[in-house]
Amino acid sequence: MPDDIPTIDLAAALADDAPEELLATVRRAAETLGIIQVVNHGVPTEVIAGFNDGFRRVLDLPRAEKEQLASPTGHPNRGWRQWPDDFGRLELERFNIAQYDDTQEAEAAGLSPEHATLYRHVNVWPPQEPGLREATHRYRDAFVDVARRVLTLYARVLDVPADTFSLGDDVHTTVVVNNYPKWPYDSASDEEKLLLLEHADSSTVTVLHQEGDYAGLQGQHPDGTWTPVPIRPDALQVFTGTLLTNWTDGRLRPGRHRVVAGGSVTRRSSAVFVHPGLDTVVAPLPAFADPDGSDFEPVSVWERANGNVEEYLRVFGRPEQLAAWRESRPYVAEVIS
Ligand SMILES: O=C(O)CCC(=O)C(=O)O
Ligand SMILES: [Fe+2]
Repeated sequence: MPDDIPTIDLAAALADDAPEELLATVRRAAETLGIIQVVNHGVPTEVIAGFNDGFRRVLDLPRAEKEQLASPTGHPNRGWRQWPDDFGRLELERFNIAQYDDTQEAEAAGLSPEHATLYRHVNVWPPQEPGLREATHRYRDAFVDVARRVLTLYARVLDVPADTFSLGDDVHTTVVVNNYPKWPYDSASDEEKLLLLEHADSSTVTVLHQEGDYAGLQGQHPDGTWTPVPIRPDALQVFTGTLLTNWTDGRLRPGRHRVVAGGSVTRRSSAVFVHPGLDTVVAPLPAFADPDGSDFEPVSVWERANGNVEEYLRVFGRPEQLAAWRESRPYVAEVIS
């Protein structure tokens, strides 16, 4: 039977005297599942609670108030949005936060005018929660720090220099808050009640915190089977994204995951997607290069971040959503209540 997703004491695994068995567990998980849980990760409880409590209050607002928090330009990755299935049943409610609020903030932080255009679609901060912007920055910075330490650990278990997966000083990040509703409909199997379809993130690593009363998040083994990631309030989940797979020429597998419905309360998760700076082109590092050639093409972080929203919406969006995007106006999905 494939292994479960291991829970790793991050401080112990990074210590000089880390037990070899613990490092072997990390290595096996990184090379097969691409997902670990970490505890003793150093993020203060109040940083996680400050962010989660603020967003819980926002997502608990009446729908009419939340509609005001949709992206003013119809961008699918800014502000509040709801995500119904083909029958109009709410599968997921999301709040997306970009790294900078607007082009001015991005340029002031040192981004080139071209890269700053990513932030023409502004962040939406709920006026009901004046402290949320600062709480989000604290949360994001703490999770980036966890990402850096996990990458140091992965370098250690792969026996390469500790700074092999250095992200540099100008990391590119995005933040998303997910609320999955209770699912009152009958479904026979997990496959019939997927609220978030199977995918791997396009980050280097993603650091996630989850809340709820059932193990809705599942990770995939190389043999295709799924294993639940139990809720542990003191744990963070770390997924390997496709950039890290590229960097290691496939040695570290991307953590494929999905979310199934269940439980008796709203399931919540909040993720920080961590990438190196937008100027970076990620390609297999010499330490991992296969002399017979690589299956991995270099990836420009900028090109990926700038990706084609129009194309995304054509594949996954509703026609009215695509129309709103083209006309640069807010879009609010119709959901059955
Ligand atoms: O809700 C979760 O646990 C996973 C969320 C996720 O995979 C994502 O936002 O990319
Ligand atoms: Fe994901």
